[in-house]
Amino acid sequence: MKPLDMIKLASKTTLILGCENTQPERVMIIEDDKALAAHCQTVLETAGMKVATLDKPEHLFESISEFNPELVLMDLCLPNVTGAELAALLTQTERWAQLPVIYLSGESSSALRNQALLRGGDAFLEKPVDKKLLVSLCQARIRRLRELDRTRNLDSLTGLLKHGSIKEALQMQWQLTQRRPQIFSVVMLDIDHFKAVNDTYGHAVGDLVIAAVGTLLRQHFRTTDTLGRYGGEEFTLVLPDCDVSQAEQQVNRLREDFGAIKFRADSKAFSCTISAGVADNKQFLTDSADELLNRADKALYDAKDGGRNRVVSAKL
Ligand SMILES: Nc1nc2c(ncn2[C@@H]2O[C@H](COP(=O)(O)OP(=O)(O)OP(=O)(O)O)[C@@H](O)[C@H]2O)c(=O)[nH]1
Repeated sequence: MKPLDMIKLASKTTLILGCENTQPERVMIIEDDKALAAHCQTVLETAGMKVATLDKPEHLFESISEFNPELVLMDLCLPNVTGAELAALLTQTERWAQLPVIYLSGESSSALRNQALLRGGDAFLEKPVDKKLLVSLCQARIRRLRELDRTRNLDSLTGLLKHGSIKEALQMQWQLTQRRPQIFSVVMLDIDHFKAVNDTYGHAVGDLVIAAVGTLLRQHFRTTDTLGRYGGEEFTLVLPDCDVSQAEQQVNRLREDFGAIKFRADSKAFSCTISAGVADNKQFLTDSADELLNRADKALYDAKDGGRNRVVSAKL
């Protein structure tokens, strides 16, 4: 089989397999009836989900920011507030507007139910709660949310994060290390003389070369690393627990493996190289996330100036 076909196949396979998010579903229960909350929690945890409960709705925003739920299960009647009012609040915030909400209710009036659904929320679950229905409703809604997130955040050609999402991931990593010190590296990576690939073999072949970088990146880095397509033929990596020399080593391995690929187009074989710039947060303790990214980008320019097909670390 031609090397180009192998790359194409591997890229497609990883994209398809990458669809499956095997993390436990995260459900937040907002319910003042502690016995009912505990019952739902047990049912959902037995089905493999992660559950947090909240009995004081006034702490809603604090708690959801911390737990980051994928679904909220809440009583329609809570102390001092209705579930529908809380759902309406969630829909007004950018971060939580898409969060699925299921009401727990003994309410039989269809007018009240309709009103609640119009203000926010997706479905009703009658009390006493049917265990199987509870589990399947949560699983189905969360699967849909994950699919939406995937298409919204992932670049379709490489299966890596899109520009906005990789920048957000870097920001989150940076914020995390402000609270709990942890070393991490940022990498900017770019395919060398890529314009010539497009000009010589056409855009479709150029796309396959970009997709091959995505596939190789996923093969070379850990699942805890965050990999993104910054734009065009440029990539950004955020590597936790990895200092600049370890990052340099990893990226050099990737660079060598990428350079060894023989692409084929119009019965001709060709290969490509990549250049990269690396910076870590230990060297630049006072840098913001954006400043670190700029350091890695500047080091990438140095790699290009130095002759390309190389990895350069940011200098102090
Ligand atoms: N096939 C393809 N080409 C793209 C895509 N996005 C950007 N490009 C092309 O990538 C090329 C980038 O070219 P340049 O910025 O000049 O860089 P380069 O030729 O790689 O040169 P150096 O980076 O200096 O080594 C341009 O020709 C863009 O049209 C894409 O999604 N698919």
